[in-house]
Amino acid sequence: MIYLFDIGFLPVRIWDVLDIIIVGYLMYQIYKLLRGNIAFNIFVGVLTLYVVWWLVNQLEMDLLSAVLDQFVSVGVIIIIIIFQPEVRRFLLFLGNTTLRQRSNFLGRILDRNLESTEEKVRQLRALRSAIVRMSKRKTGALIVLAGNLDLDGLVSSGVAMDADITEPLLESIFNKHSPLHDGAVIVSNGRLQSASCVLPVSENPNLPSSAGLRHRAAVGITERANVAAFIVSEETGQISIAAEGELRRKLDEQELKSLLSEYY
Ligand SMILES: Nc1ncnc2c1ncn2[C@@H]1O[C@H](COP(=O)(O)OP(=O)(O)OP(=O)(O)O)[C@@H](O)[C@H]1O
Repeated sequence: MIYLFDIGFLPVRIWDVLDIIIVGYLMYQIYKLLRGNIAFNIFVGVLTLYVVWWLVNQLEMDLLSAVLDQFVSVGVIIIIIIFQPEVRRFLLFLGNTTLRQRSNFLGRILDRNLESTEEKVRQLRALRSAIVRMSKRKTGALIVLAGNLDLDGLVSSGVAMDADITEPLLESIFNKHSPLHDGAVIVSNGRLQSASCVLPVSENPNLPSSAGLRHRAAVGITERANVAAFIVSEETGQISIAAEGELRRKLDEQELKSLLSEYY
């Protein structure tokens, strides 16, 4: 036992400190997942129910306790069903972080970074100039950067493309006369995977009322997966980004450049 110090009669070990830090971190992540979401209200409701159940048990109020027992005994299953998107997002967050660390580590060992970096720079430039040009022409666009994630099950498949990421292709897809312009483009594993995809729409009541379906769809996918979505407004030409369930609007070219590199 690695003993640290005493608080009154309580000996504190290094594992206790670690325990508190981990629980604090997990609670912060849960708060971040649920913040501004209708699920937060449900979470508070569940917590209240649990506190009432505990109190009723302590006070030995048998009848009420028997009724509440029925809820609490199936509570875990109910919570998993209600919070399915949040649980999924949390697990994706954990998996994605470790996968990213692992691929960075492997990349360094194999020293194959040089070639991929040049290709990545070209793809980022294509994305940036396509977004800027579409913004100037007020062409509506929605591009999801999914890293190495597979969004099957979250996104209705759209039209599979598996194409190189180029500026003319992106502009052609979102051209108003193109049959593919409705919906989102998904970019993952350095390829333009699919177009015309339908994303889950966010129900966050805190989004500005001016955010229509395109912006809500962008926020919706980032609530469910660890991805970022770039939006060009057809109405105003403004460029926005959705990430971690939040919308940031009116990006200038410099901000666009750094956010693209951050989330690519
Ligand atoms: N669930 C969805 N998934 C992907 N794309 C969607 C979804 N819902 C709407 N869209 C896209 O958004 C377009 C409609 O955008 P709408 O005008 O409602 O949104 P907006 O956020 O106000 O955007 P804009 O500022 O461009 O007008 C549709 O034509 C379609 O291409």
